[in-house]
Amino acid sequence: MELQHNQNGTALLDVTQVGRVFGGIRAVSDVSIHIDHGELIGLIGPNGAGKTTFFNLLTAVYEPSSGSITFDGKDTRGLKPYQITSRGMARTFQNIRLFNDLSVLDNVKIAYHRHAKHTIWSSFFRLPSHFRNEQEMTEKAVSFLKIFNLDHKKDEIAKNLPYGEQRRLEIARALAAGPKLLLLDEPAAGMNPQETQDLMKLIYWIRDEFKLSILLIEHDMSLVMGICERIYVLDQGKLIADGTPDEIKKNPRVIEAYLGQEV
Ligand SMILES: Nc1ncnc2c1ncn2[C@@H]1O[C@H](COP(=O)(O)OP(=O)(O)OP(=O)(O)O)[C@@H](O)[C@H]1O
Repeated sequence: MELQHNQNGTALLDVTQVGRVFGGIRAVSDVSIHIDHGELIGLIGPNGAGKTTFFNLLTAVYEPSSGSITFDGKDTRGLKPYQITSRGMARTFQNIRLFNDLSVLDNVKIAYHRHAKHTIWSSFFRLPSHFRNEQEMTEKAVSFLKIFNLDHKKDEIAKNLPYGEQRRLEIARALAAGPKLLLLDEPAAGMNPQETQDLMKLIYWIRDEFKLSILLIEHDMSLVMGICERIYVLDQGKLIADGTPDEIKKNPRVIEAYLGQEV
């Protein structure tokens, strides 16, 4: 696919020499990456390499100890996680985070809420505009659920879904927030090979259909190598390589970092 650049030709996400220290541990050290509009990028690395910490820096769960993060042309320093989401960055988590006791439908509607036009007054007095928007919101949420083949489960309680479906619901919810950049933290974790294959096709399709950029942390190399256009590799908090899947597979530093594991 042809990559789109934003108006001033800069990347959608520009991370410059970002670092994060916890006590004496440099979880992330001097990492610079960029993601253009429409790119599907992988972030890999052995356990403890700093991948999730990096996601937490991007989404303002943690403040960087050093460096800067520019998203959609603006510095993100000082923003809260919900402000990052409303600027167009949504994520999923390594350990699934759903509203467990809410229905599948409500889990998606919560994310979609920021697009809702109704005011607190129209909701309180149940004015016709409230119902129109509520109805629209439900229809939109169901359309997201359809993409993930979960619409027939819309009234089930989220925690009762099988694991693979909970993962898909989490992605549906992130997508419903209308992101420009979707961050997926190990989306295939705990899935069987068939589910992983299906997820792979789905992620690819989502990127094209919604014209998003996607950054994906994943240990399943067949998935990463199969769908990502470029891959960044972290090891002990440092960026040790970046390139196409073919370049990464052959990179001696990557092979060394994964010593004993198949890249
Ligand atoms: N809140 C924290 N306080 C202290 N140390 C932390 C914190 N978060 C992460 N770390 C440390 O930072 C390093 C990187 O951890 P991180 O979870 O980012 O790695 P990861 O690449 O996501 O690993 P995995 O693939 O196992 O999920 C680890 O040494 C971890 O113990």
